[in-house]
Amino acid sequence: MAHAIKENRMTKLRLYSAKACPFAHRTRLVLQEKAIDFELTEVDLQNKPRAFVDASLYGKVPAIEHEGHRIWESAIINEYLEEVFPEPRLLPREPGRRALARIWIDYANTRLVPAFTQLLRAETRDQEAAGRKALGDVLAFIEREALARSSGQGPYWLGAEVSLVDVSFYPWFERLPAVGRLRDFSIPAELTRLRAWIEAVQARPAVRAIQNPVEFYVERFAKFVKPAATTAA
Ligand SMILES: N[C@@H](CCC(=O)N[C@@H](CS)C(=O)NCC(=O)O)C(=O)O
Repeated sequence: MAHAIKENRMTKLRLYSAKACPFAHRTRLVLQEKAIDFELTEVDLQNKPRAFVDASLYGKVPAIEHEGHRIWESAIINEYLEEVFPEPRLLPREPGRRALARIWIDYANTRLVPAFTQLLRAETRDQEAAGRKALGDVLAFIEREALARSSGQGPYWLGAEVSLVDVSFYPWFERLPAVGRLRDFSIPAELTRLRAWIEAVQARPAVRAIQNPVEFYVERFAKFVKPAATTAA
């Protein structure tokens, strides 16, 4: 069901974002899922505007301004949006399940993102192999410990309902085919639940509305990804 645009707040929320940034993508997805009206400032990260530097203490996207608050860090922004715009709900009601959701969001930040970056930024063949192994291990862990356990309860990370967990992981999976092309990596065929999860998330109108094609990411990554040299540096 489409949700009415919520404009009853005094000032429109402002989002500082960058199209290629997976962290900003997380917040775009929450705004989309909750149909929150907002003004978008697309930030050139090589030439950051003053208003953005004032809004984000770390100088990183995403950052938001809302009702006199300046908030940065994607996971924190998303929880703020969940509290201020509670419908539709993106965190479970029950405290134990909410804790589990936060554990997985932390896993995305502390395990998936570093493994993904390790592979993307590899400079030697050895580093590339280590990156492939690290990312493969993370994906196998997700299949085994998250998706296999909620399987049968629904297509999403926590089961029947889409949540901040799906939103926190998905941006890296939208970019994975591009990394695959540049780094010869693909999701192993036996990770069937992971593949089904990606399909389920990608079928959501909120996700499709702001999806970028694989070529967009290949072009962006190719600017800084160096082909791995044959021998270790
Ligand atoms: N932990 C941050 C990471 C945000 C982040 O790394 N953003 C990058 C773009 S993807 C950025 O703004 N980099 C600019 C810079 O570091 O100068 C979050 O979750 O929001």
